Amino acid sequence: MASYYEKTSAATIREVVDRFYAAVLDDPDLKPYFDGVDLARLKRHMVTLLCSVLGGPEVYEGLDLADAHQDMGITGEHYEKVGGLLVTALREHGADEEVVQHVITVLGQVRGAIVRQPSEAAG
Ligand code: HEM
Repeated sequence: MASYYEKTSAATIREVVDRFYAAVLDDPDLKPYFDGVDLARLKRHMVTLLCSVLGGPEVYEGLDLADAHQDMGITGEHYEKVGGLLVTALREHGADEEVVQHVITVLGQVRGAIVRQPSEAAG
């Protein structure tokens, strides 16, 4: 059976990630989070993360997701927005629906590492 990765291809994933961050930066609520961020590095890490999530050989070498997002105070609402933009970018690039569903599952799994409500920040 073809892996999710084989159904998608690394080239498509790079395009998806480009489109995804363009959409994120186009959103006035989300843009401020990315002020001063090295976008080339961010995109590179997102591409390798997505490739490995889909079963590709790429090794994710970025920070642990909880560490990468720990002081940002990301709300659930902003998380849903970013997740939605990623799913939209995948669909726009013709990703197989099975691939999209797998990404949605993983987004549910990593949510707890990324969302930090103000009330949780103290602990
Ligand atoms: C939806 C799931 C998300 C995934 C899978 C994800 C993934 C990543 C990855 C792989 C990095 C790079 C870490 C590194 O370079 O070591 C990163 C960094 C970052 N993420 Fe996320 N992220 C998600 C959601 C969000 C949300 C909701 C926000 C803000 C609204 C956000 C804001 C950022 C910012 C600002 C950085 C750059 C940190 C820096 O380089 O200083 N992320 N994310």
